[in-house]
This record gives sequence, structure tokens and C-alpha cells, in this order.
Amino acid sequence: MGRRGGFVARWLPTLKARLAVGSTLVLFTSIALTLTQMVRVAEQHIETTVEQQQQVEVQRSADVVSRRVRTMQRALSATATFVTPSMMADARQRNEFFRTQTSLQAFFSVVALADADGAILLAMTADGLTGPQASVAGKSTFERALRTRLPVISSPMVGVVVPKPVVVLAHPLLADDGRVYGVLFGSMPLVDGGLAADLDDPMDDDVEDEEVTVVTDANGRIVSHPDRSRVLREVSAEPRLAPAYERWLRAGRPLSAHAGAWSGDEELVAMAGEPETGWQVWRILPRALLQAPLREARIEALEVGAVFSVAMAALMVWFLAQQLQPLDRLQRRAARLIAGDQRTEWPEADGEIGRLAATLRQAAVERMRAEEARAVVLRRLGSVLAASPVGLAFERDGRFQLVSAEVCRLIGRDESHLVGQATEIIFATAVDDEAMRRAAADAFDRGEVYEGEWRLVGREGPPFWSRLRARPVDAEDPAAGAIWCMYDISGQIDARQRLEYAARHDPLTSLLNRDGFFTAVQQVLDARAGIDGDHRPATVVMIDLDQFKPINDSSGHAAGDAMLQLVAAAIQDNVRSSDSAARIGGDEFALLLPHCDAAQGLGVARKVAQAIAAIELDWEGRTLRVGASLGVAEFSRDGHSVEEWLAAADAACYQAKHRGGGVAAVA
Ligand SMILES: Nc1nc2c(ncn2[C@@H]2O[C@H](COP(=O)(O)OP(=O)(O)OP(=O)(O)O)[C@@H](O)[C@H]2O)c(=O)[nH]1
Repeated sequence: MGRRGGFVARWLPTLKARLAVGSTLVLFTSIALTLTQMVRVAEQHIETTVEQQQQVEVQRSADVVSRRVRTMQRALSATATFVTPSMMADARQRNEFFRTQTSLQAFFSVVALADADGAILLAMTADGLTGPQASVAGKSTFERALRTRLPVISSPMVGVVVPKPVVVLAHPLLADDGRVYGVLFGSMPLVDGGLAADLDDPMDDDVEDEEVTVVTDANGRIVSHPDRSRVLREVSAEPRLAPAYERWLRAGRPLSAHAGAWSGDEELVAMAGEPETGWQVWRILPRALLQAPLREARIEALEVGAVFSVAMAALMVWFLAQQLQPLDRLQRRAARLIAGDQRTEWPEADGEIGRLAATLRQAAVERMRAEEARAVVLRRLGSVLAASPVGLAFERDGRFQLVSAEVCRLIGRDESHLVGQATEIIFATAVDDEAMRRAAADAFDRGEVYEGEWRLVGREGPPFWSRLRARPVDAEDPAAGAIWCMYDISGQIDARQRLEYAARHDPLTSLLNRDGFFTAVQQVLDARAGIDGDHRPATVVMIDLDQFKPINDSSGHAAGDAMLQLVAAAIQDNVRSSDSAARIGGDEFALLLPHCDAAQGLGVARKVAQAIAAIELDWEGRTLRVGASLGVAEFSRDGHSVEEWLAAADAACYQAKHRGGGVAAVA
């Protein structure tokens, strides 16, 4: 099941499947629509044909009724011509005559003779002749025959002589002078071999589902019905007739011998009139009877259609599979091409698939050429990367895609440990990596090459300074990555730092020199002038050694240098690390004391003076000593320059010297 599910899941999205499903749907739909339309037209045709057949049938039935009534009238009329007035008075003569008229029994169930007063003189039935019977005086058929002196047909009724449903034909007997001297009656039975026998077989079963022929008289009384129990009842006893009968009434009871038809939901009703009797013949065909064969035909058509559709669909799937085979081969060929197989032949085909194969073949050739060219470029690039004294790397999405041998050497990692790795692994911190790439992106946005110096870390060894130059591969597309050039500038940085140090420090004492001291003092002034100015007090102390020259003169310049170093150490030992000590001239020193007022500065100066005075330099058997004069000046007024501030301290130092040295004076 799983494997089949997998196959279906793979097969369904294919072009073959979609074409097969689509074509099959179109095929099924068209066959279904065609069949439906054909069946509908056939049904309409059959219904029309059946309707016409029903009309022919009903017309034939009406003809049968007409013929039978006319035959009976003729038979009665022929007999009447032999019934003379004398026979009316002579029973023996009557009986002898009627005994010879046995042929009448083929037409009538009862033949009766009545005189002009309505007294039945004789009745002939299947059982023979009987004598005088009850009177028919006042009976409408008798009265009408007397009055019109013409043959009359009665309404359906229960017979007078034999109480069974009949229609009575009455033939008036006319004397030569036109007087009616009697009436000859013939009863046509309506059940048991009567009129109905000529139209339909009598039925004992339920007739509701059957095709039936019904005859009604002009008043809607049933004259003939296959169900004998309904004879003589009103038309309402045959509910299937009611709508057609209503319509017939509304149409004014036309008695056309030409059949008409009425189509109801449940039945088809055809009708034809019989003008002689005024009767109407109806033929009722339940639709269920009509539809049963139609339903069977429809099911048969659907079955044939389904089989035909499945066969056509199978044929179409087979045909599509044949047509799309080259496409399959093409797909497999293209897959092999992607996998690197250039040798296999391309499938041959006509039309679109052939053109697609040709296009892919061309694309494959071009791709092969491009790959060859790229291989050459890569080999050259590999040589460049291997030989370049500059570290080269290709970075994309924050990862190394390509690194040169020099990068591997600088970082101390193999190429395999760098390619694919995040660039942050070469920076001292991840923050540096982020900052560098942000700065590079800003430079790229401005259309510039990025250049910056960063401390990088190798896998082993201390961090080193590197200059990074970065350039985007595609200026329009930052996502395409960037090329980095990497130089080791640790030596340059060290040299530069040494130069910077030397420029600001005194080589003999390692204290700040004059420039360094001036820069430090200037920074204090700048801090005061800033927006959030630091307005705490600051003090400078100028120190001028006393009696230094005699050391040089007596013990030599080396002794003087040694003394200067001891003085520097003494000064530094008596100030805070946040203070700045400097040698600003031959035997002149200076102190910058931030966050320190003049009084505190004077205290520091005295401590320094004592420390200097306490120095004893043993030199070639002699003990050398110096003293110091110190001038203290607190920064007094905003807007003063470095020179003005130091000049104030100088002036105080001069005063101290003037007082004999070895003391500190405040400006
Ligand atoms: N050894 C040595 N002597 C130096 C150096 N720089 C300057 N001098 C000497 O320091 C002396 C400074 O002169 P002065 O200021 O007159 O010396 P002084 O004896 O202290 O005089 P007063 O300040 O008036 O007490 C000079 O003799 C310079 O040659 C140096 O780097 N090393």
C-alpha cells in the first residue's frame, strides 16, 4: 500500500498524469453529454411515437365501437322489418317468428318487443323466449323512440329484463301511416363478452398500472372498462381520466373521430369520439409502462458508454505514454547531464519535444564549454591564491567561501578549517567582526573600497594587527559577497607605537617630554571647555633642580644622567598614577595634578622637594646630592592657554629659586 501510495504520489504531478486525467475527464464528459443528449432525444422520439400509436389505437377502438353499434342497429332494423302489426296482437305468431331469429343472440343479450304502450310482449334471452314482462312505459329510451320515430341508443344502464349493465338499442316499428305500433329492443351487454371484449381483455387484477381502453358516454358514465366493476359508474371512478375528461368538457365535448391526446405527469391519454352514439373512447397508458423500457435503455446506454469510455481512456493513456516517452528519456538524459554525465546520446523526437531536446543539447554543449573555461580560470585563480603574498579571501553571507594560502598561514588554520566558517573566527571578538562588516557595508554603499586595521587571532599565538581591504564582488548586489585582502601589519604598528612613544617621552627618564606634557595639559583644558566641562581644580608644578650643574662639572655627564634618573624616580614615587610627570628641559621637571587645588599641589610639591633632597648618589667615592625649587600654579581662569598656565608656575618656581632654593612657592 505504501509503495503504491508512493507511486501515485510520484505519478500524479507528472505531465503524463495530468494530460491523461484531463483528457479522460474531457472524454468522459463528452461521452456522458452525448449519451445524455442521445437518450433525451430518443426518449422524446419514443414518447412522440408512442403518443401517435396510442392515437391510432384509440381511433381503431372508436372504429370498432362504431362498427359494432352500426352492425347491431342493422341487425335490429332487419328484424324489425319482419315484425308486422298483426304480430303485436298474436302471441303465437310472435313466438314463431322470434324462434327463427336466433342469430340475434350473437349481437344482443336480450331482444324484447314492446307495444306502443310500453308493455313488453315478448323477451328473448339465451334461455329462450318468455312471455309478457314488465312495462317500459315512461322509460326514456322507449319514450324517445316513440317521439322521434327513429332508432335510439340508450344510456348505459341496468337491463330491465336481465339486471346486468347494458346499452339498449330501440327500433320503433312504424305502420304504413307512420304510426308507431311497437318498439323492438336489443340489449348490448357491457360486461361478459360485450363491447369491452372487442377493446380489451377483461381484467380481474388491479388495472391501475395497466394500459386500458375506457369508453364513456356523453355524460361521463363509463360504458366499457376492463375492470367490469367500474362499468356504469361515473368517470370519477377512473381518476387517471379525470384531467383529460375535464379538458374535454372545457373544450365543449368535441366528438371528433380523429384522435387527440393529453399528456399528464403520470400517464398519456389518447381519445377519439364516436359520433353515432356520442361516446368517447379513451386509451390510458401509464407513464411507468412507457418509462420502464426507457430506463432499461438508459442503463444499457450508460453501461455501454462507461465501457466505451474506459476503453477509450485506456487507449488514450497508452497513446499519451507512447507520445511522451521521448520526454521521459529527455528528462533522464537531463538528470544525467546535471549529474555530470556528458557522454550519453540525446533522444530523437519530432515537434516540441524534439526542439526541447535540441535546446537542451545546445545548453549542455555551452555548459561544457563554460565549465572548461571555468576550470581554467579556477586553476589560474588557485595559482594566484597559492602564490599571493597578500591574504585573499572571498566572503559571502558572513562566511569564508575561498581563502588563499597566505590567509591560512596568517590565521594558522588549514583551508578546510576556514572555508565555510563564519568570518568572526578570525577576529579577536565577535563584536569586531560585526563592526568591521558594518563599516565595510557602509563603505560599499558609498561606492568606496573599505579599509581598516583590526586585531585578528590565529589558532595559536598572540593576536596580530592586520589591515583589511574589502571590495564587493558586484557593486549592485551586496549579497554576491566581497573580496578581502589581508596584510599583517604587526611590525608597522609596533614601529609606529614606538615612534609615538618616543615623540612624547624623554629617553633618559622615560617620563613625558615637553611635547607629551604640553599635550597632557592641553587635554585637561579641553576637558574643561567641553559641553559637560570638568571644572574640578587642576594644578601644575614646575621643578627646577638646584646645584645640578656642579655634578656635571665635577663628576661628569654620566653622573649627571644618573642623578636625573634618580630625580625622575623620586618624583614619580610621590605622585598618583593619574598624575603626569615630565622632564621638560635639561634639569627641569613638571607635574600635572588633575583634581587638585593649589594647597594640595603645594603639599605634593613639598613632598617631592623632600624626596629629591633626600637623594644620595654614590659616585666614584663621593656622595652627590641635589635640591629643587618648585613653583605651584592652580588653573585660575577659563580661557587661559597652556603657556599662560605654565608661565604662572614658572614664575612661582623662579620665586622659590630666588628665595634660595629647596622650597616650593605658590603662584
Ligand atoms: N648630565 C646632564 N646634564 C645636563 C643635561 N641637560 C642639561 N644638563 C646640564 O644641566 C645644567 C643646567 O644648568 P643650570 O640650570 O645652570 O644648573 P644649576 O646648577 O642647577 O643652576 P641653578 O638652577 O641656578 O641652581 C647644565 O650644565 C647642562 O649642561 C643632561 O641631559 N644630562
